[in-house]
Amino acid sequence: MTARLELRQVTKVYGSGPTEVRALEQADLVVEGGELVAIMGPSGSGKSTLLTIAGSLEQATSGQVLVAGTDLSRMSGNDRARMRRRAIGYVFQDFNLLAGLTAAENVALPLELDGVRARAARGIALRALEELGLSARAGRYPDELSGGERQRVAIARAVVGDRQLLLADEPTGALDSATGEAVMRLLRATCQGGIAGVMVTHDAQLASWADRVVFLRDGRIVDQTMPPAGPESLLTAETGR
Ligand SMILES: Nc1ncnc2c1ncn2[C@@H]1O[C@H](COP(=O)(O)OP(=O)(O)OP(=O)(O)O)[C@@H](O)[C@H]1O
Repeated sequence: MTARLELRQVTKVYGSGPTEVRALEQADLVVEGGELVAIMGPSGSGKSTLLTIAGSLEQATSGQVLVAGTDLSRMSGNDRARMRRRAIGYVFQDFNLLAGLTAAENVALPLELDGVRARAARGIALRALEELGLSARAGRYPDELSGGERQRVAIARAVVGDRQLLLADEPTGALDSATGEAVMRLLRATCQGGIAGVMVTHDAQLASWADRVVFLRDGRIVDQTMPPAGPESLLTAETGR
């Protein structure tokens, strides 16, 4: 089976000379469809860099990134942009919802941008919102929604269409712990539907929802563990205590 995401010896260098930062160093990672992988590590260890390179928002300095078996560096700029719109869903901490659009319009927007007719896009958006328990909120604007609801709208937007890969950076960052757990349950369920998920988190408790936890230190993947080792052993692995 072709992995949904594969990083091969990916290195990312920012700057040069005295200001050079090696944000990622020869990182290898394979994520299959249906799998949710958590990325943990200290601040500055390269977690967000890994996510943005996996999502083709930045290019690796060297190494290869394959999404659903296709090497991103071999694609034209247009094809890469289409891949970003169609195949990859992004959930970032600030949600990035457009304030002037309702929940349903926010979810439908990427589909419409991709050429889906407005009526069909709205139908798909409403179904995604329904699956996330948000039917009653479909006509509300972002500032009329709670933080947890906004996050669920962002996830609905990230999974509509024919997504292969879901990338989430601290997806529960601004949420209280009960809502954070609900969001994790949702990400878990979404991935079980066949999408490959990669999420960055600082929270070992939340990472224990993942199938696998990858630890980064100074840009290198230093360890991978399989829950249900449990949050405590994750902490031990992370801190080396
Ligand atoms: N655009 C950039 N230009 C220069 N350096 C950068 C850039 N983006 C990231 N870096 C550097 O690369 C390293 C890795 O950053 P990254 O944001 O990936 O870490 P992180 O593990 O996500 O950190 P945090 O947990 O604090 O968000 C850091 O030293 C950071 O300062």
